[in-house]
Amino acid sequence: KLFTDPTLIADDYDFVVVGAGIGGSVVANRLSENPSWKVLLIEAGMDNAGLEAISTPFLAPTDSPNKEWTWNYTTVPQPGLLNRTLTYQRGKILGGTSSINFMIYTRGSTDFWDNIASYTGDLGWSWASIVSYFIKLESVTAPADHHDTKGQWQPLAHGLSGPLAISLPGASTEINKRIVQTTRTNSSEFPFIVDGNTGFPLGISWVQATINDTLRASAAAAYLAPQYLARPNLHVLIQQQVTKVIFQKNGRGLPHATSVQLSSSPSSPIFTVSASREIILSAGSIGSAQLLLLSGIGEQEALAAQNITSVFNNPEVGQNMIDHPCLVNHWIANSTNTLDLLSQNTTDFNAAEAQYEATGEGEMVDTVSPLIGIFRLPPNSAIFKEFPKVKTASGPNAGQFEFLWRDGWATFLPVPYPNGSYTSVSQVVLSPASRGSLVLASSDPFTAPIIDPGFLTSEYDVLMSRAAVKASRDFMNTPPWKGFNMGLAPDQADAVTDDEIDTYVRENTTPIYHMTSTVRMESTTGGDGVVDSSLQVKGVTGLRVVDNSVFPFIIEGHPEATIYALAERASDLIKFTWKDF
Ligand SMILES: Cc1cc2nc3c(=O)[nH]c(=O)nc-3n(C[C@H](O)[C@H](O)[C@H](O)COP(=O)(O)OP(=O)(O)OC[C@H]3O[C@@H](n4cnc5c(N)ncnc54)[C@H](O)[C@@H]3O)c2cc1C
Repeated sequence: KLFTDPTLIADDYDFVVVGAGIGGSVVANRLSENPSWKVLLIEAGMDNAGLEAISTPFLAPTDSPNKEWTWNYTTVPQPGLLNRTLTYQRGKILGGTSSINFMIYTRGSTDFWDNIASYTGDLGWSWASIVSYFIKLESVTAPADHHDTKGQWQPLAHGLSGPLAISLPGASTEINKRIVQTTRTNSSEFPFIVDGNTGFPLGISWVQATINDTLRASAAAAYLAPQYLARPNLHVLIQQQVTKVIFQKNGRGLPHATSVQLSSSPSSPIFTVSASREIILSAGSIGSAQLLLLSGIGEQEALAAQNITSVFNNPEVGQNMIDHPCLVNHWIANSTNTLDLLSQNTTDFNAAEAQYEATGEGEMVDTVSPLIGIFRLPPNSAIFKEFPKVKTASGPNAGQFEFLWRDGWATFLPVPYPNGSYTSVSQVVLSPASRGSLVLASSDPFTAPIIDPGFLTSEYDVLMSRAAVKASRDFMNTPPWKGFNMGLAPDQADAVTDDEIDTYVRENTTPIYHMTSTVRMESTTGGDGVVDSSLQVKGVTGLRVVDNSVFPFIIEGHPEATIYALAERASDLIKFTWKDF
């Protein structure tokens, strides 16, 4: 049941889950499968129901920033980006950031997961183990245009009856065939692979997206669907922000998380709700770290400076922040038919919208890119000799940089839409060496923390970006683009020498909003980290974190699939803990 009034919910639940993003929606759903457990899910943001701007896949790039359903964070000036500050997007709505993201679904490589397993000493995180959770959570769905998808993915590698729909693109653009042709004309540099989600993602494959026919399949659409909200033991409270976790000493003298405080604004009443079994934080890489700090888990001295009483001294909370640097490269397209028409011309936009609404077809059924390319540089590249200590990927099956393509102008920069027709190749450095941090600006939970992703503070990331720029130019100069590619767009036309490319990189790089590792997982016995390999917060009891913040490394891809799988396994770990009680 959905609640907006905290006076109408119970005082005490078995489990209280904080944040209805990917992690929290999955955990609340799975725990409430047991009808004898009472589960409360608390979300700071609004309901997602009925919002066409959210549910229409094509509109995803317009879902942030500065909407009533976003958090609207800003980073501190980024020295690696010539001191630019950046807006940092997070969803503040049921489904969390999965309600505003671009829906690209990548499971990661065998190496990504095996690396986590060996790092934490927990084989449950290995690819062989986690793949069963992908199968459990997915539901292979036909693309909106119901075209024959033979050779475009391996349905047998996927789940058929999980809560989360995944599908292939349901409309074609004029660049699709050119991308595929390049995998034939230049197959050694840009090979085609049938399915990027079998654990071996290197190459170019069709994008799998969390789209159910014509609609965004967010964590809320999938895991908080009406049949789940109808469970009498699942209460979902929206528009209430958890401001603090409260601890009491347990029998062993350890702080035990017993309840949370919540409120809707700095001037609103504060409510308290108890959890008799566990509290699970799923407030995301910013929210969960901030909440731990506000609750007294963090570096003792820094907390004392904010008048916060220390519960457990752990300097790692908020540290180790990693995000992918993203850069969108543009070319002038010899076409009068790119998706730019929909952004530049209201008549075309209205026609596409009318077609979508009437038939469920056309451009609006798809997200930002039809295909995805995941690549590595040749092993003898100079960059690896220059930075021998940088871990350039989880292992040989994992990528070092990525391409996405757009039949039109794409950008994360706050610039006006240009006239003309374009092709975009977005590039992402997949295993960056730069690290950032999050610290409290104030003990007021309604004041945003200080967010410093540290973009391009490692020179390695600049050199990898430069290499990706060059690779994207190689790609666009292959035979299938002859006559269509009319040359570099003005924003990159002057970037010719290495120094010029580096400046272009620093001037134009933005986040891709994959922030992770602020509540990093480590081995259960010893080591550092904030949570152990079963995601329990170290130094206290009764508290877990289940969201993107706990990954020790960033995925070489897009994180949403990995968070769904992580949360599915976390749900099983929690169920196992309490099976005899
Ligand atoms: C523009 C954009 C595009 C993206 N595109 C993709 C993509 O194509 N593919 C992909 O894999 N990933 C993509 N991502 C990233 C991905 O969506 C996120 O990494 C993922 O949703 C994070 O999941 P989470 O569960 O960690 O947190 P979130 O989904 O952010 O959920 C956290 C939830 O907790 C709530 N919350 C926070 N603090 C509190 C509090 N104190 N009290 C109560 N509630 C609270 C928030 O409102 C939110 O609902 C994109 C992100 C953005 C911004």
